[in-house]
Amino acid sequence: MRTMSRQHIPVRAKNIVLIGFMGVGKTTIGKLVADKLFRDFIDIDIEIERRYGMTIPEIFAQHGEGYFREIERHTVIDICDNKQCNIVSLGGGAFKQEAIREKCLDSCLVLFLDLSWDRWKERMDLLIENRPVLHNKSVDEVQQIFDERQAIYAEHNARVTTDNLNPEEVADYIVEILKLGWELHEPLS
Ligand SMILES: Nc1ncnc2c1ncn2[C@@H]1O[C@H](COP(=O)(O)OP(=O)(O)O)[C@@H](O)[C@H]1O
Ligand SMILES: O=C(O)C1=C[C@@H](OP(=O)(O)O)[C@@H](O)[C@H](O)C1
Ligand SMILES: [Mg+2]
Repeated sequence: MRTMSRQHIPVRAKNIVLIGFMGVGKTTIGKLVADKLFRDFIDIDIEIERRYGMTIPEIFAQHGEGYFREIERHTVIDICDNKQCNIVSLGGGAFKQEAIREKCLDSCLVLFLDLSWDRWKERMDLLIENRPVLHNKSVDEVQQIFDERQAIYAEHNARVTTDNLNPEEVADYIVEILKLGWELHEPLS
């Protein structure tokens, strides 16, 4: 049960935050949604790489996962506190941190991009190189992480099933549900 009070931000001004497992399409789809809504796009991993001058694999290799999680937390909280109306794609592990979950759920609209394990597995070879969390893991070990991670994505404002949809179709669907939600909350006069 969350104890912090929700911030009063008009629903249309809230950042839209995309969560979900590595490789479900948060970065690809977030950019498309931002373009369709004429909003700015922030990918937290790209933002970290820009701010710290290193790639994500370099940060993991030189400083370890603990340091990455710390700067990930600072970056997400800073964006939530200082930006509005943006489309923000998180890294797949960000929601492991309670402080990130609390901040996003209090101040943003959180959309969970869901993909079944069977569809995800077909994409695995594409993903491994740039995702240190997947390095030196068997398929069974990755499936265990995939299963464990589902619990951290359970808190969200809306779930979007992406199986059998291409990124463009997922982005169109998200734009539709956002517009519907905005109209329901704040009808246009
Ligand atoms: N709906 C989709 N269908 C097929 N491939 C996709 C889809 N969404 C993303 N991809 C592909 O999966 C890979 C990972 O996408 P990415 O946006 O980086 O995911 P994430 O940010 O969630 O890790 C990319 O090669 C991307 O083109
Ligand atoms: O799930 C994770 O622990 C991670 C996901 C990655 O982002 P994507 O979900 O965009 O691949 C990136 O933040 C880092 O490699 C760690
Ligand atoms: Mg990404």
